[in-house]
Amino acid sequence: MLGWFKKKFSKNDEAATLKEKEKGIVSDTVLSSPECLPSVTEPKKSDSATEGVKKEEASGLGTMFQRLSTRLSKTKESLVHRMDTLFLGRKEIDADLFDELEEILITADLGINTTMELLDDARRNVKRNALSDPQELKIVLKEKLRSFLMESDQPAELVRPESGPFVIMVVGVNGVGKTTTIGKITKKFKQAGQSVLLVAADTFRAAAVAQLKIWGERNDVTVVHQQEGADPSAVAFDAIDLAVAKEYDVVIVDTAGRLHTQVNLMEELKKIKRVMGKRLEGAPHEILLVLDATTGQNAVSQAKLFNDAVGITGLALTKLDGTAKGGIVACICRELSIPIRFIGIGEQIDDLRDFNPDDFINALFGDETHNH
Ligand SMILES: Nc1nc2c(ncn2[C@@H]2O[C@H](COP(=O)(O)OP(=O)(O)OP(=O)(O)O)[C@@H](O)[C@H]2O)c(=O)[nH]1
Repeated sequence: MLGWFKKKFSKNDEAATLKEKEKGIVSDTVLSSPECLPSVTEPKKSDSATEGVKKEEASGLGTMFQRLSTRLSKTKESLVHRMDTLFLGRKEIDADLFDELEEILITADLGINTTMELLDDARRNVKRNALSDPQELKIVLKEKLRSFLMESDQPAELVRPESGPFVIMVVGVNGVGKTTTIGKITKKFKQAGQSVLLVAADTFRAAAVAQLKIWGERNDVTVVHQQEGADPSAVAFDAIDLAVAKEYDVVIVDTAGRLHTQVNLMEELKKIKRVMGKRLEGAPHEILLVLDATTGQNAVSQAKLFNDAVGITGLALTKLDGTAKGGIVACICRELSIPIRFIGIGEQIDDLRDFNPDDFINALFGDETHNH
């Protein structure tokens, strides 16, 4: 389990607020050169982002578990409800049943390899235990899926550096939800009493900076940015300077998702990583890849690509609320040895969960009894 916010970063809210106040307005003294001035945007507050969740709570879908379950309904439909329909009225487990199961699992985007392993394991289990009731088969499949998810549920190993801020570099292709995820993570850190500095290292598109500023305002945190076309590594370097000088707890760096070519993009990300490491030993402490669950198997290819280039330490899987392809979670856990830190289950600020295999499986299979 992740536990960034509970274990490593938990701090008294009041003390953190005081620290933020002491920092005051960020001064220009740390700026490196006048023609390349990083700007800092101090936020205005907005609470509209939590309205969706409040409405949901008011409508009786209140608990965290119920909300997760509701948001996963498309995958539930494509995977679990289809399985239920298949098993309904069947008296025995035969080859036909396995064929139909295979189609269901592949449609829910578990991928060929994961599907085959799951079914092979189920066949062995049926034989070994002489299972005949399709309902027993459902339990076998559910537990094997859970074991896939548990495999990648490694400890986060995110220990605060001895000194200086904890630096997270966020990467991923355009539109996967990087900026939104940064906004949601920022809220979690703030709630844990941490001061956060956001860094707009996507200087390729002015809109990207504007969007990060909006999330900065929502969270009442400072955003460092420079003019369009500035060197992203320089932005990141200066931001770390600022964070060290002002004793920020956490720095979150937003990067570009698209450049002229893929090679350019990967080279730029490598440079940002290298430059930050030069300024602060050990930084970035986390390279978080954001993946869009609605892209299914494509997400796995993206993960391999980014991992080869910069070495990914954690994943955030977004838009699980909008897809029937949630089986991709099992595929990712089985095929990549990179832990899923977060899942995104909506567009609002509170729609990000620490990834918990048990919660995920229980929400999908509609089993509340195992929960909390
Ligand atoms: N339904 C849903 N939508 C999401 C989720 N996360 C992000 N989005 C939406 O996805 C869209 C793209 O999100 P961004 O945060 O702009 O993505 P990005 O990767 O920063 O994109 P660029 O800035 O274009 O590189 C927005 O409309 C978000 O509201 C999620 O978990 N669920």
